[in-house]
Amino acid sequence: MTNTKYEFKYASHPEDAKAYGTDELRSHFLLDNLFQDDFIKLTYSMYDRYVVGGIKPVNKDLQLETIPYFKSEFFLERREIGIINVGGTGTVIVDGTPYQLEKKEALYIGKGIKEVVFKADGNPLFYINSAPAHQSFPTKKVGKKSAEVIELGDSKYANKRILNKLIVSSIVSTCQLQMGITELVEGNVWNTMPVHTHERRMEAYFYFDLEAGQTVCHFMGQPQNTRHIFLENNQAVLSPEWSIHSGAGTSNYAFIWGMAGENLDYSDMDVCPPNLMK
Ligand SMILES: O=C(O)C(=O)C[C@H](O)C(=O)CO
Ligand SMILES: [Zn+2]
Repeated sequence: MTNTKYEFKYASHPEDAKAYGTDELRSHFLLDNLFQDDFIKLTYSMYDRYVVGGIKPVNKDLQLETIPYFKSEFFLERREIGIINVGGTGTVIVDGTPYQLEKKEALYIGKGIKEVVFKADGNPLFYINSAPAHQSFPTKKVGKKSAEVIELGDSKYANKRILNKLIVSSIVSTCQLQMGITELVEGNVWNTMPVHTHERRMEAYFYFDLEAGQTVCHFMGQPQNTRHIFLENNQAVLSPEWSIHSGAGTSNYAFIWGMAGENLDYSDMDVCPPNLMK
């Protein structure tokens, strides 16, 4: 019996998205119920064929399975995957080799690996992103000490945050995938402000470590025609290549950003000054 639930999301044209109301915005871009006991939950999106998912092994180990959309024998036949643990310390077995991931540690697994098993020990929550891959690169764990850490923003503007680059080209060889974690410093609420777009790459944001009862208002849309979606803890949102991706929380929080597309240049961004947004 399959341990995987999956759904499909088409890509939206920016002119169409301008007319979306709250329900349509949520149904096209919001990804929820990522963590379901003893299931792998995947969304296959038409933004660069990016897959976003959550894996919560509780009573049994969960093996990564292919899904019908791939028409492949196994998940990583023509794909690569990035995994970040946002729960208790957990273990991922990659073709027989165990990798232990503490909270906020990452694992990259390249194209061609046949067996990936998520162990049901220690209450882990594995957040995953996957993109098509044309070449095999070695599996690599990125622990806390190997991350590239940058301080961004300023408390004066309520956007002071720590950005941890985990799966980026200076640390791990990948075909398309880039992933990392940004943590808002207490008292600060704005992420990715000033906003940017990058038509060369799509992006997905996954918000976590948000205090119970609090929320993040995620801003999307073209810089001069913005929309918002309120997100709860452990929800994700797709960001099309034409869209900004920024958020303001009612408290501080952390989020995982992941991207795929034309290049592996993290700094390739078209920034829009705050006073020019509409
Ligand atoms: O806080 C930030 O700024 C970010 O985390 C930005 C993301 O990493 C991003 O959008 C990369 O393109
Ligand atoms: Zn971005």
